[in-house]
Amino acid sequence: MGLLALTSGDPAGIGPEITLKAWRDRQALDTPAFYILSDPVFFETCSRELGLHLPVETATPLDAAAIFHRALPVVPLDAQFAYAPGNPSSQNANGIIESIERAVKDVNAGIADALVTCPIAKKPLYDAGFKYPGHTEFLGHLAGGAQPVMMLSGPELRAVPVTIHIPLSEVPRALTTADIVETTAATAADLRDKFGIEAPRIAISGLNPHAGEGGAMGREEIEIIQPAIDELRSRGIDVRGPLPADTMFHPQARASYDAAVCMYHDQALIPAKALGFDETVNVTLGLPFIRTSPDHGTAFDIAGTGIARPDSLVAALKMARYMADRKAARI
Ligand SMILES: NC(=O)c1ccc[n+]([C@@H]2O[C@H](COP(=O)([O-])OP(=O)(O)OC[C@H]3O[C@@H](n4cnc5c(N)ncnc54)[C@H](O)[C@@H]3O)[C@@H](O)[C@H]2O)c1
Ligand SMILES: N[C@H](C(=O)O)[C@H](O)COP(=O)(O)O
Repeated sequence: MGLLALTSGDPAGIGPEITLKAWRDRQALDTPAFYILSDPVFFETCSRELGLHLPVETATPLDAAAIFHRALPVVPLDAQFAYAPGNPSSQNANGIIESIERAVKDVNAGIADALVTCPIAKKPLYDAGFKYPGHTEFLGHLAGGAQPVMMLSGPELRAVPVTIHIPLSEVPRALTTADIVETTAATAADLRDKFGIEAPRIAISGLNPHAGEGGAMGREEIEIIQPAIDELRSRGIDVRGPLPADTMFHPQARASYDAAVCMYHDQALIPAKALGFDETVNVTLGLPFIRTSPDHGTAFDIAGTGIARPDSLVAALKMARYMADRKAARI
């Protein structure tokens, strides 16, 4: 059994702090064993400056398992990071990207069982020429062009946006029947394979108020979403919709489905984060490997203050471990 490979994320965010705390509280929180791909000297500085004073050891992916019980195993990158909490810089972009690429290589080589990512901020990466909207699309590229699907998964709700990191004004033009079908089919397949839900029930939202109210408030439901639902049903997938988004997230409605497929980022992520900010995990479906992440971002506003909570990262590590164990049991 390999460990989980954790990426550095943006070193100016709360990633280092929640990583140290996930390791510090490993017994109380039952944190699965992991190594982080980062800069060991930087991590020693973080540990000291945050007042945590935790042991950090330079590791390889292969000896990390023997180190994890006594110190945080840090597998060094070529890149080094300076300690500057709350001050993101495009100078860190190479190291942030190297960490993701190396972790994917470790997973593909069977050295690590799954990939867990610490949060990145998009803007400093874009400023350095990074061409992908976020991890999700970059991982699709690293997986050889797989069509990745973002799912926010918490105890109360699993929610999937069809369109992801695009301006809201572009959503109606970007939304296609084919993308709704592909996203929903990938969600149904991974709910079966990775989450063990035999016959997943999927609720599909509308785009417009009241799901368009029969065309009176927009025609996307009639022209784009309903044809996708018809196609999904013809494939034997249990789907319902288009549902008005304002009434599909209350407790009774949530009890009737296993995942909600939504038309745009905030339609899915607002209910997911509102219902469980500390427990919800961002998991990428449709990839040939397992990837999870905390649901929150870099939180530059609190970086370096010592108040960041590691809960969502620990939930992401646990979910990755659960999925990797299921996969291993099937092989
Ligand atoms: N997985 C990812 O890589 C990921 C996810 C979401 C956002 N982001 C990126 O993060 C950056 C900042 O995004 P944002 O400000 O919208 O969201 P955010 O999640 O970073 O912060 C939102 C609020 O929640 C607080 N918060 C977040 N995580 C916390 C934690 N673990 N403990 C205590 N408080 C916490 C923050 O202090 C802030 O007030 C953006 O650049 C965004 O693109 C990355
Ligand atoms: N939209 C995601 C969220 O708010 O949780 C986040 O930006 C992460 O996306 P990637 O995993 O694609 O970087």
